[in-house]
Amino acid sequence: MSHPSLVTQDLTIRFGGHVAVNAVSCEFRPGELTVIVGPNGAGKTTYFNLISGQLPASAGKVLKDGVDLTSMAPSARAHHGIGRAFQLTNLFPQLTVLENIRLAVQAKSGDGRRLFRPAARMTELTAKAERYLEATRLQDVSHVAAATLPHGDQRKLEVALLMAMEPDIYMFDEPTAGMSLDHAPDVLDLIAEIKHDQSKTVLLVEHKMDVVRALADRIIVLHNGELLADGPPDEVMSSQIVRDVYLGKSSEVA
Ligand SMILES: Nc1ncnc2c1ncn2[C@@H]1O[C@H](COP(=O)(O)OP(=O)(O)OP(=O)(O)O)[C@@H](O)[C@H]1O
Repeated sequence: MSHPSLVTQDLTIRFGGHVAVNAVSCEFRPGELTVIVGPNGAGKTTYFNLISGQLPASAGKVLKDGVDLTSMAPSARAHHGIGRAFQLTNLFPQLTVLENIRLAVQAKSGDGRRLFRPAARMTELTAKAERYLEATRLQDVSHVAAATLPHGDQRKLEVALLMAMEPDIYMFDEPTAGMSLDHAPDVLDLIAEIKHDQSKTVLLVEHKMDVVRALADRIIVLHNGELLADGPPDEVMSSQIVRDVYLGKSSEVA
């Protein structure tokens, strides 16, 4: 078994007297897609926020390849390979899809974000950007302004920008939320492709059980901020304790 790329150790956050994430210890490995499930308010998004740095931990640690990220800002964590889809505040709405991806490629390559570069360098960056454009099946809208994209394509652009950052850890929080049925499979295919890259670790928060079944190598269940179960999908979803937590929603997990 490969070494864990991401580890949370007793990760905890308290909001006043409320413990939203309570001493969650978990290891995540390259080549593995873990889906985080749990009822509303279980602490899933908060756990993500603690990993990506949007929220400071009250206790515990976040380690990436053994490096302690716990006190780092989100941007520093991104530099260490933590990639979260919604971190993409770097979108330029008036620029085209291709220009946005190229700027993300430039930013990653250390070239900064200036639009104008020597021609040869531009060609190289554009070629790379076009690869992400193709990977995310956005070729048809490559010259469309990002702001005017339909919702489904915007979500794909988020994935393209995330890929351009070349993170080791991909974090998706309900990636198909609000998407039409015809767009959702594209995004799920993309996530499946990322997971097939054995060097990447994928974490996914998801409510839709068909998505969970299609993608999960492993499921962890959070409940009241605590890690309730962790294991292979069939084992976790058929366990009595998980069924009890979802009581009243048993058809979803069945
Ligand atoms: N900034 C905050 N201040 C106070 N309480 C918070 C804050 N963020 C989250 N919480 C609380 O922490 C708990 C966990 O919330 P969280 O959003 O992580 O749950 P979730 O499992 O992602 O739920 P959902 O599936 O509904 O998105 C909730 O009780 C929520 O009200």
